[in-house]
Amino acid sequence: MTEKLTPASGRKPATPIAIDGPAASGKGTLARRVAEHLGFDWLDTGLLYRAVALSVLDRGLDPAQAATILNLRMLGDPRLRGDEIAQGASKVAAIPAVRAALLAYQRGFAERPPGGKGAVLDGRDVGTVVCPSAPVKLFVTADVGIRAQRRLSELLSRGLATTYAAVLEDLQQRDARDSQRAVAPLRPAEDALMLDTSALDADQALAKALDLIQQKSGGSLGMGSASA
Ligand SMILES: Nc1ncnc2c1ncn2[C@@H]1O[C@H](COP(=O)(O)OP(=O)(O)O)[C@@H](O)[C@H]1O
Ligand SMILES: Nc1ccn([C@@H]2O[C@H](COP(=O)(O)OP(=O)(O)O)[C@@H](O)[C@H]2O)c(=O)n1
Repeated sequence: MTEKLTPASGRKPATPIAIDGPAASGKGTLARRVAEHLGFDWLDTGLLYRAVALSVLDRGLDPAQAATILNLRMLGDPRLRGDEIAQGASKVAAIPAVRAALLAYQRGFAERPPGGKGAVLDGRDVGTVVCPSAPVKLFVTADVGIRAQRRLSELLSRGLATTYAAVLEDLQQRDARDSQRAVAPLRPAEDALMLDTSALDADQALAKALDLIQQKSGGSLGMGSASA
């Protein structure tokens, strides 16, 4: 795999890979699995905004200050997963100073991933703002009812009490806020490839994504089959 990822003379490897999409579309699962498949590092950029929201709630910090002094150890906190923090994340994410404070870390990860091979980042503005020159960009979508059902199952399995109606409302409110904000709104980059996962399970979504990545990267990633 390492040799296959080495760029041919003068040619850069097709990394970072940018994966964006609305809430609970499956982009995180896909990004994690694509990264595993390629031996790349994965960054869930949404967790950064969730961690800022948690700092604001926990410590009463100003959102921009919370983003500036964000401790990456917070990213493993299970409290980041709930609906309340998701709503808070969407609110702090509309503040330009918060986005500006988180940008350098995301770009640094994309350009110099810890494992040194490549990076997959997922979020809302990876293809448009964080890594606008990423050679491969995917925009993952799914029907909102299907997204709500998937997120409900996830939250219940994590032991978080919620209902289908509450989850659906959270997704709809965040999608609207994220799409309408002035800075780095949720939208596909012009050169993004669309991937609707409504009728695909996670394995099928991975296979389709690897296909698209392979086509877009012109084979420079030298990938094996999705089941590898
Ligand atoms: N293609 C899929 N089919 C069914 N469930 C999926 C699929 N992709 C993701 N999931 C599940 O849906 C939930 C939301 O997926 P996630 O990857 O967290 O979405 P996002 O990162 O877009 O918020 C998770 O529980 C995940 O396991
Ligand atoms: N690159 C990103 C990632 C997340 N976000 C914000 O952070 C919130 C939480 O993102 P997330 O990716 O963890 O949310 P889910 O899609 O997992 O539900 C989103 O609703 C956005 O408002 C953003 O603005 N830009």
